[in-house]
Amino acid sequence: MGSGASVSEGLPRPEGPEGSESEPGPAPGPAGWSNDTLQAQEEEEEETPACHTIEVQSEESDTQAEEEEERVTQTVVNAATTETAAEGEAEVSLDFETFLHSDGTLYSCFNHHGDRVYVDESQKLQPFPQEWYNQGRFVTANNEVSGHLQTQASSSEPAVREDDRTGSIYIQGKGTVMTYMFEERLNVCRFWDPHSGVWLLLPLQWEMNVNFIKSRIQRVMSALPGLVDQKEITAALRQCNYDPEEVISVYLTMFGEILLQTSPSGDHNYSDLNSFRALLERDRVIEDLKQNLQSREKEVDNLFQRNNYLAREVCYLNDVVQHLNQKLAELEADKQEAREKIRSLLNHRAPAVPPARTATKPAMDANQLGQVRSLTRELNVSNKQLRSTVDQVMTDMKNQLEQMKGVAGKLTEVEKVAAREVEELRSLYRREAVERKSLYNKLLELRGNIRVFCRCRKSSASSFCLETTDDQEVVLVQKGSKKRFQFDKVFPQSSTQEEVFAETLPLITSCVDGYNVCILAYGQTGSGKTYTMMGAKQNPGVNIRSIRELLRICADKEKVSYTLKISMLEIYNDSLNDLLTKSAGAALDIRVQGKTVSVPGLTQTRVQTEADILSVMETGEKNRKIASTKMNIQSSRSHLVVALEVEGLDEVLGRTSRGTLTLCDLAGSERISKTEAEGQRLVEAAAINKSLTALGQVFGALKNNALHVPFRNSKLTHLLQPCLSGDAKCCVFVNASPDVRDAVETLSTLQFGSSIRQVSLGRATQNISPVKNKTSNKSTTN
Ligand SMILES: Nc1ncnc2c1ncn2[C@@H]1O[C@H](COP(=O)(O)OP(=O)(O)OP(=O)(O)O)[C@@H](O)[C@H]1O
Repeated sequence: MGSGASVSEGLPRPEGPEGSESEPGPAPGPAGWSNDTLQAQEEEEEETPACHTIEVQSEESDTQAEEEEERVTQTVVNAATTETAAEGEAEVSLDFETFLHSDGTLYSCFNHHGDRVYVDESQKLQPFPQEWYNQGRFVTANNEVSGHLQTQASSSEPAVREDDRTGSIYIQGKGTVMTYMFEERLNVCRFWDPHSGVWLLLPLQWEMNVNFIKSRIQRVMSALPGLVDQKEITAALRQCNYDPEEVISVYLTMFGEILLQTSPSGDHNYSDLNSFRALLERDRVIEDLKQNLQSREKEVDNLFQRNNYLAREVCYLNDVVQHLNQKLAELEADKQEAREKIRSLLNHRAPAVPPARTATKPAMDANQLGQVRSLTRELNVSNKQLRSTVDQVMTDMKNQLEQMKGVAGKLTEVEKVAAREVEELRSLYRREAVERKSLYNKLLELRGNIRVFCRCRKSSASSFCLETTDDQEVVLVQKGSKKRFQFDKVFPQSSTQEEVFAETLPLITSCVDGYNVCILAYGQTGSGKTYTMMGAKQNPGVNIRSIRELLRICADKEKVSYTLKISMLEIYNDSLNDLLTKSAGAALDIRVQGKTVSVPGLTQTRVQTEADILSVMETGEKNRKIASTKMNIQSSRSHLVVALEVEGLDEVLGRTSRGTLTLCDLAGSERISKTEAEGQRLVEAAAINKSLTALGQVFGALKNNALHVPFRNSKLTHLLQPCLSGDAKCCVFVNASPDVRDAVETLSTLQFGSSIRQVSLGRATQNISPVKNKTSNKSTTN
């Protein structure tokens, strides 16, 4: 691909509509806008092409940098002018290029016979740095790329003949794709240079400020709020013949719906996009690896089968050899017996005595002797034949056995190699999966997504409605159909409290650095929320383990003195009860001051040791139980909120950090019709369902980036507002029952979990402030 287009190439001289080849007038406008669509759009916008203005501020060239820019510009323009003069028909060989730096920035460049300059951020021309050649690449050329990027979108094979115009490039997320150099005309935005008297190409940075282009950039940005880089959009517009609709469709095809969302922080969009592209690429690599792994595993299976077959064959041959050996032994025995027989027959013959005068009767007559002799001969012959047959068979068997052994040895080798390859592939797959996960986590971190973990309750039932396929997927089997749900982590029935806690640890510890962290447990009644959050005395859950861990971290940080204060409350029938108060107090209320949400009058107790935690938890549990007994209710009929405030005073740096860990064991969601609740229980169930619905509405509004988030619809959401409105890191456990009879509730729990997984709260912020008055930071122990 050529690197640029000469100014004269295809450039209509500024002329009247008749196309006369007159000298360019002062500002006749680019008569080259021949594209119908473009003209129609221009008419729509009531803009006259001649009136496109560049809103670039030109300043006095009194600084050195400006002089330099002036010099470079002059060089470029002079060169152009010289060439114009020399070659008559405005033959200015001035190439315009776009350079994509590895940091993601696109730069507009001019190239005049190898002298390259670029337009920097302040829109000044700078000499092109030598080292950039290794730090990026030139991505576009002005007039060369076809705008018809989607002409073959519907067919899988592009309908072009392979020739020197075909090529390929690698696009993250798409892999290696085919390119084709189409021969088409594109619109080009140029400016009239009165000094040189030619229409020069407009650098990308300046082109962005032309009203005509601006309106198209706005159109693209309004359709794709996730695409914020105006330079990138301008470059894309150039490629698509300034058709914003085509740019939109190209980006949508390439990156999908991510571009339809606006990042709450705005400035993270570009890196989100890059992470997303990288993620797509990882997915593709993982898919390839999976397929590779599958085919390798199939090969190994085949080899195993072959090996088994050969092993069976060797066994069979061993049996045959054994059988023949046995037969040989029998024949040997027969032969021995025959010999014995002959010997005994011979022994019966009369001893050889000198012929006597008196005639004696021979011991065996000649007939018998003849028979014996012929029998002996026959036996000898058959013995010989048998021997040679057995020898032959044995030799064959031995040869076959050797061959089999050789093949079996080779097969074992091949098997070993294949097993090694499979192991390598597996480890590669694992590495890719880990990298993918870390990339994904980075993306979540950038977006501030809510982490959602799914924990399946342990069950002694014989059949289950939940299957865990890997550590991120759970499958609900209901009436023969399977529904798959993805989570950030899936804990199977066998998972331990330690494993569950380990996954939340990084989140929890960031509380010490001044972040607000919130962990919620959601699920139907009896699905294991309390077990996950509170746990048993001997095997505590997330609550006690986190506070214990925070105490340990705070003790380790010698330079910072930390104060940990804990409060415990329950929300029962939409009213707040303090669980650490010594006296039965009035119902508490929520106060909002700016971004802060507080509960005036709520008891806060300082904790310093593990014994303190246990004592506080015991008090809270006891008060909850007393209250529940008085009201004749189960403890799970209320939401339990444990809040731990971690305040760190860094005397050296002179600043304080304040993080809050909110641990919330939500009341169980249940179907009133299923439980047949009546009376007080019905009122409670209604209050729980109302507050959980309000929570769902809040998540829904956050997911859709709604202008209004209905935090005030319930005490629960009102209290959790700071944890869900952008400053905090949030993690939700969806606890699911694997019992078949709970399948309907489990489905609704899983749907809730996977829908909130798409909620992004924005990047969490640290609550750090300078120390105002050191004495005022000292907290009191309750
Ligand atoms: N992972 C687990 N391993 C062993 N037992 C568990 C597990 N999860 C839950 N259980 C047991 O299941 C029962 C119900 O659990 P739990 O009380 O935690 O449910 P819940 O969701 O908090 O219910 P509710 O909404 O009614 O408060 C308890 O006896 C608990 O010990």
